[in-house]
Amino acid sequence: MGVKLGILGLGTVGTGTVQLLQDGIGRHPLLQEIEIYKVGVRSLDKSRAVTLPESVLVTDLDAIVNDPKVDIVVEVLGGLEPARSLILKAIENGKHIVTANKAVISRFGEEIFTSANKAGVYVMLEAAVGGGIPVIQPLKQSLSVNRIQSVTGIVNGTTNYILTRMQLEGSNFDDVLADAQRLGYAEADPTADVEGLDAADKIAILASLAFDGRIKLEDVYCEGIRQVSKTDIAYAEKLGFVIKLLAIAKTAISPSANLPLSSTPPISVRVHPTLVPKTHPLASINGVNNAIFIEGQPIGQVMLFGPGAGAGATASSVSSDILNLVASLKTNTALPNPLLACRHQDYCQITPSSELVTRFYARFLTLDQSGVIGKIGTCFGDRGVSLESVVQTGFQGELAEIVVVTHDVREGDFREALTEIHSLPAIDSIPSVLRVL
Ligand SMILES: NC(=O)C1=CN([C@@H]2O[C@H](COP(=O)(O)OP(=O)(O)OC[C@H]3O[C@@H](n4cnc5c(N)ncnc54)[C@H](OP(=O)(O)O)[C@@H]3O)[C@@H](O)[C@H]2O)C=CC1
Ligand SMILES: N[C@@H](CC=O)C(=O)O
Ligand code: NA
Repeated sequence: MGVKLGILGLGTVGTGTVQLLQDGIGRHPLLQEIEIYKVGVRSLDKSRAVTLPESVLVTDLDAIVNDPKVDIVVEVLGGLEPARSLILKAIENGKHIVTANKAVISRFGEEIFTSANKAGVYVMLEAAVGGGIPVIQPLKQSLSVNRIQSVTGIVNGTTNYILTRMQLEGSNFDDVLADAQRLGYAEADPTADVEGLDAADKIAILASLAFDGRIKLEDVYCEGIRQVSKTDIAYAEKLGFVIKLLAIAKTAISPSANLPLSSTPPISVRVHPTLVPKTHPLASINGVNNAIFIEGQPIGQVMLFGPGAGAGATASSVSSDILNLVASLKTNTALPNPLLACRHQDYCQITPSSELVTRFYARFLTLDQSGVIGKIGTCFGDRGVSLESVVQTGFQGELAEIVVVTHDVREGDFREALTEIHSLPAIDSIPSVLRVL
């Protein structure tokens, strides 16, 4: 008998998934075991890119998650509600879940995984991070014997697409965002993409898998790309960098440190526009592509790269999760597979942002007076902030423009120096402060 799917949502990802499942030739034979039993949508009147029997397309989503015939619920609605309640109801009814919804998982993961473990079902989420890139399964399985030191990702296709076009074409932010929406990369409300919130959801999920504990979303430091200007993109270029929105989860502890077995090291989890040296593998990830650069012991460095959004790519991840569940159902193992189930109990310990150690880039507009560079240098020097380069590159009207790149510094020391610099009479403004990888 076929495994019955109840798919919630037939938008970009739902449509891509149905198309893939309906076109099984040349793909894994287990796909033949799947029946698209019900698909829930908001409106029956919309024209659809896929053909489904009339009885399959419905608007009563509760009926799908309560239907005893449904084996697997595939949630590709997006948003928090009704997605969360439908997932919980489906779990309570003993159904396995496949979801692409990072927003729900990063906020309600504890509630969802606790009830899934209680009900003996799996919650699969490969599509939630990195779109088509396999990254959840590698962290849960192939890399799980490593002690992870850092996960650094370009995990939002929309912002990477925008930054790439701003850099390569000097395009305007709003025009490029409209293109990303038209191409189906951006969320229904693109604020989550642009403000870094989508990337924050994703790095919370990756950090949780890499560092083996739960993450509170409010512990993820988050800055979006709205303040990234063409001027900074051009300065970064001259200094040998490109600007990317990076999502970073990192421990300061050496992977070879002998930690007590029970303890997980404190980590920082953050999302911010970052100057990436052009020589770093992440610098060459352009357009809607995503990449996740992982450092661990003993493996060293691994980078997973591919399309981070879009119908087909995301459908690939959703369908592979479905296939994993079909395989599980077909082999009928009574015990939960520990490599598929969530086993987190505790929350990760988070390093306060003032204690972070990173490099910074800052741009100052100053009065055109002699000695200004020296005064800026003194403020940094007094706080032990060592500078890698200081350049006065030009003028904006009457004001001189000075750009500084630091060595690795404690963020708290850097911020204190900036406050003092800001109060100097020769300083007009500090239009941008960005971190450097
Ligand atoms: N787009 C992408 O590239 C990627 C998206 N994701 C995630 O996948 C999920 C789905 O995204 P996407 O496909 O882009 O979203 P869309 O907005 O394209 O599609 C949403 C679908 O859900 C249906 N829907 C939404 N709310 C309701 C409701 N209350 N009742 C009934 N039906 C509802 C809509 O119905 P109707 O068609 O009738 O309007 C639509 O079919 C999101 O969690 C997103 O973050 C993850 C990776 C990549
Ligand atoms: N809006 C997201 C879609 C995938 O998660 C993105 O742009 O990456
Ligand atoms: Na993925």
